[in-house]
Amino acid sequence: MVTEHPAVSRFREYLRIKTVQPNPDYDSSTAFLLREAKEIGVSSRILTYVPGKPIVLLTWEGRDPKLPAILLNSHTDVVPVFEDKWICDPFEAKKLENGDIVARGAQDMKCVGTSYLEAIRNLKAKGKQPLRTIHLSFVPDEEIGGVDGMAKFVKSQDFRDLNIGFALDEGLANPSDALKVFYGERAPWWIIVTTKGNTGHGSQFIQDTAVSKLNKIINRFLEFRASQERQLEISVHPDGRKYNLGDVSSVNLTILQAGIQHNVIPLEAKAGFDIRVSPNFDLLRFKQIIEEFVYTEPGAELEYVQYHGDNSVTTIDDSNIWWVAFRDLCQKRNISIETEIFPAATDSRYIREIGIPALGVSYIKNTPVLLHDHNERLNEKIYLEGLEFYTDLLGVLGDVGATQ
Ligand code: MET
Ligand SMILES: [Zn+2]
Ligand SMILES: [Zn+2]
Repeated sequence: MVTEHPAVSRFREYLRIKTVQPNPDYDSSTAFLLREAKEIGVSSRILTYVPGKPIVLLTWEGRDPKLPAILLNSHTDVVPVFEDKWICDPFEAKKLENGDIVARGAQDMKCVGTSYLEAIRNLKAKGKQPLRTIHLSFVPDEEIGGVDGMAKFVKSQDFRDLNIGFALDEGLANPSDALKVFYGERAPWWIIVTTKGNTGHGSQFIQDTAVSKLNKIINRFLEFRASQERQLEISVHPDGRKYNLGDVSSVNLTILQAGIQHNVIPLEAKAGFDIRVSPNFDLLRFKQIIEEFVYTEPGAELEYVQYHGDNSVTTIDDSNIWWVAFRDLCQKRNISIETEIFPAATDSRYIREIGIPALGVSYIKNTPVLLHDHNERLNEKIYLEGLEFYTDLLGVLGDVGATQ
C-alpha cells in the first residue's frame, strides 16, 4: 500500500468536518484548527463577535512585527449538497484511484485554508521566519453573506490592531494550465420586489393586478440581462482579450411567489433577483436604474436583502509591491496567470472596501470548476503542487520590503 502524504491526510480530515450550511459544525472546525496551530507552533485566538460563529485567528510573528502584516483568509463553511447526486458521501473525502479527492469544500475553499497551514509548516521546518507577521483568519458564514463573519471582523478593533497591509483569499479552479488571479469582484445585490394590486375572480379581466405589475418589472430586468449577455459575447477589452463574466453585470430571477388558489387573483406578488454588479459600472447609477425598473409601477416596493455599496479593485501594476512579488514569483515558477474580476462574491470585498489590497487565488489548475456543484473534487497531485507554490509564495510575501 502506498502511504499517503500527511498533508493530504490533514486536508481530507478537514473536509470530513461538516461545516455545511445552514448548520455548520464550527466547534469541530475550530478544534481542528487549534490542534493544527499547536502542532505547527503558531499562536491562536478565537474571536467571537456573534455567539456560535467563531473566527479562528492564527499568528506567525515576523522578525519585525511593526511592519504591516499579511492576512491569509479562508472561510470554514461550505454550501449544502444534493447527496443523491454524488458518487460518494460528500463528507467522506473519498480518494479515487486517480487521486481525485471528492468532497464538498475540496475547491471552495478548504483546500486553500489547509494550504496556508501546510506552507507555514514547511517554512518553519526549514527554520524560516518571515520579516512580516503573517495572520491566518478562518472565518464563518461566507456562503451566507459573511454578515456575522468577515463583515464584523473588518470593523473590529481586533482587526485594526493587526495592521494588515495585504490579504490573500479564494479564487476559482481553472480547466486550463493557468492560475486565475482575481483583483476585484462584482458587488452582490440580492433584492426582493413586491407588487400589490386588484383582486377578484379568476375568470375576469381584472386590471392592475399584482402579477401584471410584477411581470412588467421582471421584463425590464430580463431585458437588461439580455443586453449584458450580449455584451459578454461581443465585447473586447482594451487590452485585446474577450470579455469575461466579471466585466458585465448579471441578473437572475431566482425567487417567484404569488397566489393562494387558482380562481383568486393574488393580492401580492414577489420576485427575488440575484444581481452581480461589475466594477465597470458606477454603483450609484446602477442603483438608480434598477430603482427606476421597480418604482415605475405604482406601489411597487424594493428591498435589498444583500447589498454591497463598494466595488473597488486592487491595483495590479508596478505600484503595488504585493502584486509585483506575486507576479514575479509566478514568472520564476513558470506559472501563467490570468487576471480577472471574480464573477461571484468572496470575503475579499470587505477587505478591499476598507482600502486593503487583496488577491483571490486558489491553486486549482487543470481542474473543472465544481464549486457549489455535485462531486466537487481536487486531485491530490495538484493539491501537493499547490503546497510548493504556497510555501514559496509565503516566503516571498513575508519578506516583501526586506533588504537582501
Ligand atoms: N460566495 C457566495 C456567492 O458569491 C456568497 C456570497 S454572499 C453574496 O454567491
Ligand atoms: Zn468560497
Ligand atoms: Zn462558495
